[in-house]
Amino acid sequence: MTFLAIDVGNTRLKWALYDAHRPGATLLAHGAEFLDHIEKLAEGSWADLPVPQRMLGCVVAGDAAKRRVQEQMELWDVPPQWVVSSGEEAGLINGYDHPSRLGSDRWVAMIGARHHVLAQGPARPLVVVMVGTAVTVECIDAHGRFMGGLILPGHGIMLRALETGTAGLHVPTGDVRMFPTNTSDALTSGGTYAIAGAVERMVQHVIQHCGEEPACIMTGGAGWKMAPSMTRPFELVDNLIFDGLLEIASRRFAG
Ligand SMILES: Nc1ncnc2c1ncn2[C@@H]1O[C@H](COP(=O)(O)OP(=O)(O)O)[C@@H](O)[C@H]1O
Ligand SMILES: CC(C)(COP(=O)(O)O)[C@@H](O)C(=O)NCCC(=O)O
Ligand SMILES: [K+]
Repeated sequence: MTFLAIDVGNTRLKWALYDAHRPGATLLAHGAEFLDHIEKLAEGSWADLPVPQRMLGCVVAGDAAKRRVQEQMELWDVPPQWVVSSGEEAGLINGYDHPSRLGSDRWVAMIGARHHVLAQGPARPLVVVMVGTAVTVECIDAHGRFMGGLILPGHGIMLRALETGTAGLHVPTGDVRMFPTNTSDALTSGGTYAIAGAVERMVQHVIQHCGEEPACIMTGGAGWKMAPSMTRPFELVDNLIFDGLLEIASRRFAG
């Protein structure tokens, strides 16, 4: 029962085809496209894929992007299904004031992360960092309750905001340095440590509140850029959203 997982973020669409809709399924093919290139999928990387029999996705890039993806999916017979954040799913409880307003990518990634940690040992609190267009920093307690999370600008948005809001900050990307001595390094380091600092703060909140060190997991397209600059050990996981979609699909789709 081939299964297509799709994650439409604000910068790129990521997709993965599996041989089954259950955790641990074998990855048959995967890819990523910038949102401008969605229209090329059906004639491009999707053209020669084994036909997916089920599909589940999450989309935070808006209704127009969702429709454009669904048009490409007309290549097959499979009905598009998109996750909406709810009060409870796949063992995770949603503490958001309005559960359905939580970004579905955040919800799905947390479900993936929770099961990832449970597979490694006893339940413990968890901090999930997703570094994409925006950065999100979530806390889940040992009982699987999402307690709340931070949203901050990603690297690209921080740099663009500084470029458009000032006269003198049009410079190439720099390196992360403890004591930056040029504009490029100052901007790159500032953005990186802003994110690392916010994450450190969340970890401290979790330790204070739960009385226990959390497991720390990081994912997202720009996760590899952040990993070396974190104040604590983070496990970098490629595809938490796909893992979460597999967990949800295995519960939703019978057979
Ligand atoms: N090969 C790449 N293509 C696009 N973005 C990349 C790439 N490698 C790292 N990035 C970074 O990842 C971010 C996008 O990550 P992604 O997880 O695709 O975001 P989103 O889920 O919001 O679409 C970009 O802001 C960019 O800085
Ligand atoms: C926070 C986000 C913009 C992250 O988007 P991304 O960086 O993955 O493209 C997205 O999850 C979103 O639009 N959330 C809705 C608001 C909320 O979660 O509170
Ligand atoms: K994302």
